[in-house]
This record gives sequence, structure tokens and C-alpha cells, in this order.
Amino acid sequence: MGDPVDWPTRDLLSHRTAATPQRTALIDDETGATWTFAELDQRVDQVAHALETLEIDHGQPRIAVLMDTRPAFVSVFFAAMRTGMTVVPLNVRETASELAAKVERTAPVAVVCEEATESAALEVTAAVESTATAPTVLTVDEPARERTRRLCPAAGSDTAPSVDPVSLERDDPLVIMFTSGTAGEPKAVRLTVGNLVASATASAFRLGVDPSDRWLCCLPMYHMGGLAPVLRSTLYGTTVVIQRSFDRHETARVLDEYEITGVSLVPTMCKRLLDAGWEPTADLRFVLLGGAPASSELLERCRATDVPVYPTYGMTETASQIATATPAETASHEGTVGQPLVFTDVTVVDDDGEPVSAGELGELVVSGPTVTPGYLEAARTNGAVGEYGLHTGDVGYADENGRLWVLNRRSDRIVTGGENVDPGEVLETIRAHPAVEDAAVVGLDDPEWGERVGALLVPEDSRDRIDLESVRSHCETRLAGFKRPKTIGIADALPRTASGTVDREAARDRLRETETDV
Ligand SMILES: O=C(O)CCC(=O)c1ccccc1C(=O)O
Repeated sequence: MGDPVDWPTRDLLSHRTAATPQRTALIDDETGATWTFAELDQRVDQVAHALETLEIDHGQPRIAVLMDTRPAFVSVFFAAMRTGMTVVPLNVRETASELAAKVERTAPVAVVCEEATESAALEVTAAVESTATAPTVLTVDEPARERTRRLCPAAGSDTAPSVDPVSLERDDPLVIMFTSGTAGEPKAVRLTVGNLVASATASAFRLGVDPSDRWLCCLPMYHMGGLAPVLRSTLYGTTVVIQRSFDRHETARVLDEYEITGVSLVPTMCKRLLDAGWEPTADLRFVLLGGAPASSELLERCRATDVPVYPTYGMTETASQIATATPAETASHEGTVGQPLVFTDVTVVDDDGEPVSAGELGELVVSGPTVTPGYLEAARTNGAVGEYGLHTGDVGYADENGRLWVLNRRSDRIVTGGENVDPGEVLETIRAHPAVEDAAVVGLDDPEWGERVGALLVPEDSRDRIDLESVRSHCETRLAGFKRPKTIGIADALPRTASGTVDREAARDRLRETETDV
């Protein structure tokens, strides 16, 4: 037999549009506007034209997207897919310096933004202007307004010819998504067409699909938890309702008003909805609860209120869900995140990388079609991949039926309100303050946010008190709001373990005692 043939396929949206052009693809709660798949497809074609006007000097162009959760994000995403570009979603909450570092690492040909993020995009590109790869800023307006500016000459014209469909292959890169680790630099995760389609397919087997499903998307689309529903829903031919940001009362209203059948939430959001007195309608089939561990108290409250909760364990590196528990399992097996999705394998290994028996603790290692082919930087990939797959850094165990329990997630990482914070990144920033000699950055339990960032500071000169106001303003220009320490303590020296590493638990205790909330 000869080499296997890679049969090309068109992009996901054009297939979907061919099948069900008149079904509703998107509803925007903010404006009430709706798009059928045919209308979305047409809009995507216009944006694809605009992307094709960009000057591209190499084969695998990337575009960064600096947009919040909104219909235009969806059009840009599918337009990139249609033109064979890789999308690099950027977090709109980050500062210009944080974003410039990511733009420098990924070298996109353009930063695509909306009106609201245009000035931020210009600031970011100005910050990378010194290099040869300064990207263009491309502003795309909401589809309903049928108007794009700057580099979109063909947009708005009904007669624009269709963009030649780029043939996609399973291994083509589709997204580079940043996720925080614990080592000081955000990780750039490459995800292929195959990864994302495999994830959306496997999700359907766990959550089920009803042709009349409406998925509420209120998580940021620049994170996996917000982007995944867009892909799933397009594959299934169902409807995404976009709510631009979460608000307990507004989200409760949207869930009722649009007869939402499924929603992805982080635990903080679910808690806030319940606090606000929200009760699910009969239409609601599932609440996919992920991004951080759900407390047993929250799950108990869900059960008491008949919330059909599916706790999930996932990561950006696996294009979202690894394992997801059903409501029945959540009730019968306390604390489980369920079995891995179909085609995903999870092996629990010991310190030597050898598989352990059911019930024994170890590191979770994951393999299967949803797993990233690697980080942008190969050295990081080599450090994370072993015989059984990608090492998650999470500790847990499996029962005899393969149900998983995750005890601590990526140990040192802080998860605050669904945003992941790398303590190393915060630490580097704080250490750069002239009055700080050293610091420890840890997560502290927080009733509202799950965790909040805490910092224990050691002054450069122990006779001086650190001016906390100057530390705060130092962080303000360098770190996104959710990464800034909310609790700061001062110590003469950092607590250390016998081996000399910072004793994070002791640092946490110190912060609980001496805390100064900022
Ligand atoms: O933890 C991560 O990095 C991925 C989280 C994620 O994708 C998610 C987060 C919240 C709700 C649903 C999902 C999901 O797996 O789809």
C-alpha cells in the first residue's frame, strides 16, 4: 500500500451551512440580533475577504484576536478557519505589556479587534513596533452593522465573490491559546482542527445533542470554556446565545428568556446564580461546570435546586473536557468528575511514571485525539510528554470503573473566578519592585472567587516598611486586575521547607494572620 491520502475538507461552518442554512446559528442578547447559518456564513465570507487583504509572507499566517465574547469574535474565528489562518485569542483583561509579550511570541500578521478594544490593540502593536514583525490592526464591527473599517475594502458588498475554500486537514493548526502554568511564562498551546472537532464530537456523547438545543455562552471566548461551545454548536447545527458578560441577575434572566438548554459555567458563576435565587427552567438539560473544582457544598446546592450539573475536568491542552460526570454520578459518587470522554484515555502514574492501580493516587496523564500536538515552544512539549501521554501536573485517582477524582489541580496554580493565574508570573512582577527583595505568591480561599491572589513580601531593607501603595500601583500597570494580589503580608524572611524551597502552606498561614487587604 502507498502513502495514505489526506482527503481535504472544507471548513466546519460551510459544511454546516450547506446542511441547515435556515437554522439559527447565533443570538446576541445585547442587541437581540439573530443570524441563521446562511447569514453567519455570508458575514464570515466578508471577514475572510478582509483577512485576505493582509500582507502575508509565509505559509502559515496567524492572527491575534483581541475581542470580548460577542458575535464578531465568532465571525473572525470562522473567517480565519476559512482562509487557513491560525487564531491566537488574547485576553482583553490583560495589560498592553502582557499582551505585547504574547504577540511577540506568536508573530501574528494582524491584531483583529473591535471598536471597544481598538485603542488597546494599537497600544499593543506600538509596544512591539521595535521588532520587524509589528502586526497590522484590523477593526471588525459587529455583523449586524454590516460595516468594517480599515482593511476591509470588500466588506459590505453583496457582490463580493466567495472566498475560495481552503482545504483543511486534521493536523492543520487552528488555534494557539494561552494558558497559565506555574513557571512564570504563559503557555502557548497549539490546537489543530482535529483536536477541536474530536472534543466537540466526544462532548456530544456525554451531554447528548437535541436539534433544538440553545447553548448560552457567557464565558470569555478567548478561553477554552467559552470557545468550545461555539465549535460544538456549529458542528451540531444548534444555537449559541451570546451574553457578553456574566451577571447573576442578567444571566438568570437570559437562561429563562431564551429557554436555554445548556450552559458552561465556572463554579463562582454557578454559586452567584444560586445566591441570587435562580432556579433552572424545565428546558435546561445541562450545566457544564468546569475551569476549577466545584466544592461539595456547591454541588449539594445544585442537587437541592434540581440544577442538572455535569462537573467537568479539562484543560486548554485537551481542547476542553477530559472527563465529565453526569448528574446521577455526581449524586452517587461524591466529588467525581466522571469518566473520560470517549476516545480520551487517562492513566494515573506514580513518581516514576508507572501506572498505579485503581484507588491509588498519582499524576493524571492524558492521551487521545483532543490532546495538543504540543506547545509553541518544543522544549516545553518535551518536558510535558511521557510514555502514556501529556502529564497534566494534576494529582488524582480513578476507581475500578475509570471514574476520576482530581485532588489538586496543577498544585501551585491559582484559580480565581475561573481565571487561571500563574503565581510565577505575579512573583516576577512583584520582585521587579525596587523595595521588594523576595516574595511568595499563593492562592487564598475566597468565598466569592474560589481563590484570590495573596503575596507575602520580604522588604529589600528590613528596617523599612514597604510602601504598599507603590506595590499596588507597580502591579496595576503590569498585571491584569485578576492577577494582582488582593491580600499582602510583610515578613522578614520567607518560610522555607527543610529542602530550602518556599513553604507555600506556611506562607498561606502567615497571610491569613497578617493580612492587609488591598
Ligand atoms: O480548565 C480549563 O482550562 C478548561 C476549562 C473548560 O474548558 C471549561 C470551563 C468551564 C466550563 C466548561 C468547560 C469545558 O470543558 O467546556
